[in-house]
Amino acid sequence: MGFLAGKRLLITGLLSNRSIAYGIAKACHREGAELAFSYVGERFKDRITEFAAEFDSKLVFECDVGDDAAIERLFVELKTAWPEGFDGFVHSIGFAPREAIAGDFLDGLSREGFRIAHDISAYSFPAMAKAALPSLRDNASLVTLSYLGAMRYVPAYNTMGLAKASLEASVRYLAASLGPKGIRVNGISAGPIKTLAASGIKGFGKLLDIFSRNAPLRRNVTIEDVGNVAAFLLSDLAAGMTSEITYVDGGFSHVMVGGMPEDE
Ligand SMILES: NC(=O)c1ccc[n+]([C@@H]2O[C@H](COP(=O)([O-])OP(=O)(O)OC[C@H]3O[C@@H](n4cnc5c(N)ncnc54)[C@H](O)[C@@H]3O)[C@@H](O)[C@H]2O)c1
Ligand SMILES: Cc1c(CN(C)C(=O)CCc2cnc3c(c2)CCC(=O)N3)oc2ccccc12
Repeated sequence: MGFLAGKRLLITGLLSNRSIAYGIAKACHREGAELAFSYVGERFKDRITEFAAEFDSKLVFECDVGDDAAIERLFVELKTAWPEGFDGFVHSIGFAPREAIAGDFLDGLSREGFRIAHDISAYSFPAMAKAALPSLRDNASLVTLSYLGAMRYVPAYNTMGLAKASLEASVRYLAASLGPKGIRVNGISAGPIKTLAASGIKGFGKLLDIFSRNAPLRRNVTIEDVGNVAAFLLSDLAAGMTSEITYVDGGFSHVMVGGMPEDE
């Protein structure tokens, strides 16, 4: 009997088998959860339907979180599939226009890029929570994915860093707003992982290398590493945890890179 038995969870952001959401779905399914999925882009319907079948689910819904009507529709459709409500969702969504996450921060800064990055990567989390609220059962749990760039300067992460800082603040304000209702809200700050969102990022390979050579665990983190912690946060094992950003980064965020060389 898995520690998520009986839980009904919505997982957003599954785009490929390298997605962090894929690792999360795998762990949640292994622990006995019943899953539903949302994706963006009708052209991905068949692919996401196949992924859902891998996790014994037929519940797939299209939702572009940049559209309020789409968010509303998602939870209306979910209510039809799960009339008694459900137990939480994973927000695994992030996007900024390419020029906003490359090169020099100011060179790539624009009002439109800032707006899009915050709309899709930050606002969408509380927006989904608000729309989901009437359907959330007791002891529900929400989880979102963040990155170290929210807290530290990471070269080229730029406008996404500002959006992730806002996302992490939304974890604290959602936790305060939903805690009295018994709903927990937490974030996972994951180390760099080679996913589609990471593809096309110049120097990503170098970043992975710096990470694996300096993180205390001396390796990169995997979607399985993140999936297991997400499954835990979504479960009643984490009943005492809310408003937390949990780092799944091999300890990297606590290391001073480029400090005193070890061998001196
Ligand atoms: N890969 C990493 O290094 C890393 C590290 C830390 C945090 N994260 C975060 O993890 C989350 C998942 O990213 P990933 O690395 O698994 O990459 P991914 O490309 O597999 O997932 C990103 C997802 O965002 C979705 N998305 C983008 N715009 C959307 C919109 N308008 N509406 C709905 N969905 C939309 C995409 O469809 C995709 O499913 C993101 O929030 C990302 O910022 C990634
Ligand atoms: C780590 C890391 C990542 C992965 N990560 C944590 C992310 O959050 C990536 C989010 C992301 C947001 N928007 C877009 C893209 C990725 C690529 C495609 C696109 O057009 N827009 O991205 C970086 C960008 C620069 C530096 C480091 C990183």
